[in-house]
Amino acid sequence: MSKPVVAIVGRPNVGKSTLFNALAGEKISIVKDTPGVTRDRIYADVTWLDKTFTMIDTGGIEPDSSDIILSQMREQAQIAIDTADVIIFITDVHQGLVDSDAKVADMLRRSGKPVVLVVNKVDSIQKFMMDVYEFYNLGIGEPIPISAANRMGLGDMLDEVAKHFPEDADTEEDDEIPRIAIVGKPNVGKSSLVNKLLGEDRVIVSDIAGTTRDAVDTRVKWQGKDYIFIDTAGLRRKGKVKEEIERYSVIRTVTAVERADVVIVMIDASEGVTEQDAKIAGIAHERGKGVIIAVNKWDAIEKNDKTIYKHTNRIREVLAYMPYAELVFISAKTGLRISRMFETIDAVIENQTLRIQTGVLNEILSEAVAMQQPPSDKGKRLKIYYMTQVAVKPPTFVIFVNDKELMHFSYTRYLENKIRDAFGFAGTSLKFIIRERGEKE
Ligand SMILES: Nc1nc2c(ncn2[C@@H]2O[C@H](COP(=O)(O)OP(=O)(O)OP(=O)(O)O)[C@@H](O)[C@H]2O)c(=O)[nH]1
Ligand SMILES: Nc1nc2c(ncn2[C@@H]2O[C@H](COP(=O)(O)OP(=O)(O)OP(=O)(O)O)[C@@H](O)[C@H]2O)c(=O)[nH]1
Repeated sequence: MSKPVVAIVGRPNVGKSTLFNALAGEKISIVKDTPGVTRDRIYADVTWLDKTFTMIDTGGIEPDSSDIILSQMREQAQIAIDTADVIIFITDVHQGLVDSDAKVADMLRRSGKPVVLVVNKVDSIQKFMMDVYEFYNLGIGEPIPISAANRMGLGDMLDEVAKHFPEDADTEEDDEIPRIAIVGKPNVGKSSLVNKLLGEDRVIVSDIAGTTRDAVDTRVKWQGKDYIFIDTAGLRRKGKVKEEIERYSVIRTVTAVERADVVIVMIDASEGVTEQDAKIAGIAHERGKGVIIAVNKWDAIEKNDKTIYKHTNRIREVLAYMPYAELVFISAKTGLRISRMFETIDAVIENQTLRIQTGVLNEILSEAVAMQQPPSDKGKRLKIYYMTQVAVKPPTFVIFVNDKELMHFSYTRYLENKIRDAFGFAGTSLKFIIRERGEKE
């Protein structure tokens, strides 16, 4: 299920980072098993009551002359308009209503995107409420007073944000059509791939109306079936500092990946797999999407009978956290193995939505447990009662045990391998939730 994207926009020093941290809580500092994925605060998942969304921070602004602040705010707001479902526009009751706030508010209003106006640093309602009313003048709705530092008003704010989430996106008509995001570092061949998909005569294209996001959605027909490709090419924005470009490209990758069922991570064969590739692939991995690694420009390198193995080994090594990822060697230029890619997409989608019956699962479980005893600690042995699949996209399994503490990562992985031996699940990550029996479902 694709999570809504919420972006935070505001002047320097109004408290964007404070709000971001208050909402992301400790989740963001959790060390994940994905090496190379930067833990800086560009994006985080937030859960509010029964809703989960992806929050993005469109970036810091260097407090400089007011001209520069305004142009950077516009840039930030544009990123938010391009990528977010809901925009939180944050202002500061101490600074009061500033001219650049009004200009950015105009821009946001014209975009038609839902905007939630919040006024931060309202540490005392009695003291500041009169000042909050001033922000009505922005013409983007009712200002919601919060104090990010004291975590006050955040519930009201999130209620307002959640009102704008698309209603159960999964029931939308074209939600049956698989969405495939094409991601990868600059120059790897993303646009060339999309062009190739369009250029082939078996492909019929139509632009999708109402696509408001920055990433370009392209509908393609192949062997009678529809696919929607989400293209993130052209990430570079000229004249910007390196950090900003990187932030922007991470935001676009995250939001494109979020909307996709399957992610094609493109790697340049002529350069080999790099750390940057690992970071990009890590975003797809973290979000539980189907992953196909497309090693592009295969036409451009010299090959002998060992080349493909060398590349495969190197990629498996650098992307060791996603051994399940499918690997296809392609050329966006010549069209080499493009049809193979469609077949792989179909297979990955099938695997992402595969449901295994509890009975079958537990046969595998008892065999696995018989072959390798579960770990024990201080005389207490892990008991595994049963396992059941609770979700798809990615396939998610709950394992009921006597004591969570005893469940080692390595034993979970052992069980994962057994499940993969039986059902494959190629191209998709599997998620495991360990519960103690007696806990609520
Ligand atoms: N009194 C008060 N101060 C706050 C509140 N929230 C944030 N601040 C303070 O405001 C200052 C700026 O907060 P940041 O979160 O860094 O602001 P920012 O918008 O991320 O700033 P930039 O990175 O410059 O864009 C810090 O000194 C915070 O402690 C609040 O609710 N009340
Ligand atoms: N030899 C060869 N060159 C390719 C292939 N695919 C792309 N290229 C070349 O690589 C360069 C970059 O291709 P693009 O498709 O623009 O790359 P991109 O990933 O969309 O780049 P950004 O827009 O910067 O993100 C172009 O010069 C392409 O002609 C391929 O399969 N083989």
